[in-house]
Amino acid sequence: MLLKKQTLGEFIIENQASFKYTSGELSRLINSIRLAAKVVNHEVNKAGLVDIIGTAGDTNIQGEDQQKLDVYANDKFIQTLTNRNIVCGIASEEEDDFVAINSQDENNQNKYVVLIDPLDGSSNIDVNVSVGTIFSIYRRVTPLGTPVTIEDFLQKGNQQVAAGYVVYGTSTMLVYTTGHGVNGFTLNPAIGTFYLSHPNMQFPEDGKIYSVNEGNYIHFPQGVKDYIKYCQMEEGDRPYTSRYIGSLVSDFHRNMIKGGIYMYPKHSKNSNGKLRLLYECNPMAFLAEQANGKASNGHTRIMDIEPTELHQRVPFFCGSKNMVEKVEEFIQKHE
Ligand SMILES: O=P(O)(O)OC[C@H]1O[C@](O)(COP(=O)(O)O)[C@@H](O)[C@@H]1O
Ligand SMILES: [Mg+2]
Ligand SMILES: [Mg+2]
Repeated sequence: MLLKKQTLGEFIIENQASFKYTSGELSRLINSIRLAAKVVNHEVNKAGLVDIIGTAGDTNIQGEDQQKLDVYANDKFIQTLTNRNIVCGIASEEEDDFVAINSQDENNQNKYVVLIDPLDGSSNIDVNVSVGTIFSIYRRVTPLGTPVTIEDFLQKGNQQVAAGYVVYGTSTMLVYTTGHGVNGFTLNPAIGTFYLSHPNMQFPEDGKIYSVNEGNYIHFPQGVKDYIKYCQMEEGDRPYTSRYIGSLVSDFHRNMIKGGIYMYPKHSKNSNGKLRLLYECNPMAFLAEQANGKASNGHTRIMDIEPTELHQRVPFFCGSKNMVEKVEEFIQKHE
């Protein structure tokens, strides 16, 4: 049965032709991400047994205490991509500034930059709740063989050539898009192979799940409060079910399969919310749209937002199309 399923490696080669700029470079890049994901997965699966849980003792540019697994995952992804000489630059949640990879070498013809959230859902690492990795890939905009600049990273989400995530949960899955739909691959840990288990993933247009940290409710804008009340009302197919794992990747993944909306609004303590535009919201927005879903900041399509800083945050509403449009309606009534 398993041997009938297509492996990720086979899928990448088979779909290489469908990619506009096909040169094999993007395929090699996704293969490198696959390898780094397996290395990190191996460590995540034995968190608690080895000295990989708890804080690493440093604070990242977000002002968050870095977890040991944040640092480990960051190192493994950067090392894997650097060693394979497959990108010209990397930006990460755990790095203050972007990392140029041999880009000053005029022979460096690598045309892609990668932006990553190496470990998403850090607050769940120590409590054995699923976490993830998020990645976003762009073609550089500055000339090949010249040093990458911030311009290469501050591109609108609608310029992404690929995006995806890995979820380290009850099973480990890699889910990604190159602009031709969204496909999910499950890792068979016994043989270390990802198999196509979820072809052509689609958000149901409507859902019955809402995911938001209601602990911040009193600080939310009135429109968001009204939408949460709307979700809880005994009317029609409501009330909806509240589900919040606290790992964006896992909440998104569940909502894509079952139908639902994930919300991280701005609130009086965080005027732009918490999530980072470049390596959390843009890649999830690309996946959502490729899976017939929607993603906005309550007003503007996430992928049309002009980035101004590497670590900027934006309010984020993402999931089943009709649910995102409904919350936008409530928000825009008040703003
Ligand atoms: O604890 P809060 O404020 O609800 O935030 C949870 C959100 O923050 C995040 O953990 C942020 O991501 P990181 O763990 O990568 O910093 C999301 O995965 C999650 O949805
Ligand atoms: Mg994150
Ligand atoms: Mg993170």
